[in-house]
Amino acid sequence: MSKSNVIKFVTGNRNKLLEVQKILASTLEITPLDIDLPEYQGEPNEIATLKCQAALEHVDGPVLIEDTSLCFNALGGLPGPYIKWFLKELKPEGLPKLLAAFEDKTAYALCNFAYSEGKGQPIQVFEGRTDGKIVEPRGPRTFGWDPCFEPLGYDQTYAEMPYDLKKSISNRGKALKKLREYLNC
Ligand SMILES: O=c1[nH]c(=O)c2ncn([C@@H]3O[C@H](COP(=O)(O)OP(=O)(O)OP(=O)(O)O)[C@@H](O)[C@H]3O)c2[nH]1
Ligand SMILES: [Mg+2]
Repeated sequence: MSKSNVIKFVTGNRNKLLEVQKILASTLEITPLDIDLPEYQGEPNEIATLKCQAALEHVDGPVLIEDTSLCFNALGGLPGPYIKWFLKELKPEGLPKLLAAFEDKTAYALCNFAYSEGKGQPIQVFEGRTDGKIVEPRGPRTFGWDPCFEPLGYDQTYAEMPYDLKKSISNRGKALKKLREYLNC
């Protein structure tokens, strides 16, 4: 299979795009395409596959998409892929409140990237997971739920960390490492 170095990353989320470009900068040329793809329901890997199928309708050639979940263990993994809507309504300070009645504040962040060489070609999914806990928001409010997620083994939230540290331990960084291995670059 021919594997291209120029990939269209389809996302409506600027912060995601900036992180992906920073992580892949030296290896892959990422061209953004700002389209709001549908928000599907299902397991994170199924959602990523559906999202990639939808993106392939807009792009000729290699395409990449990503779907992010934030899963609270006390809630059986919810909000999971529906975190976008929880965050929109509750804002970061509302997220720890969801866990007020539970002792267990642990959570994990998931990224599922889905990649295809083009329409009619197989779709490959790459998952990255980082475990942590949900805390009262700390740090800049630049990106979504970053101020509320403290990765296991660290005393800073994603929002408080220098970006190079977030990149090295993050769900997004781990998933993109798998994509790079697959693309051999
Ligand atoms: O603090 C954060 N740190 C991150 O690293 C991160 N990655 C995603 N998100 C947010 O989680 C929801 C995922 O929904 P999502 O995957 O459908 O993304 P989206 O709809 O914004 O863009 P896209 O689907 O067009 O790519 C959205 O609210 C994103 O803003 C993050 N928040
Ligand atoms: Mg989305």
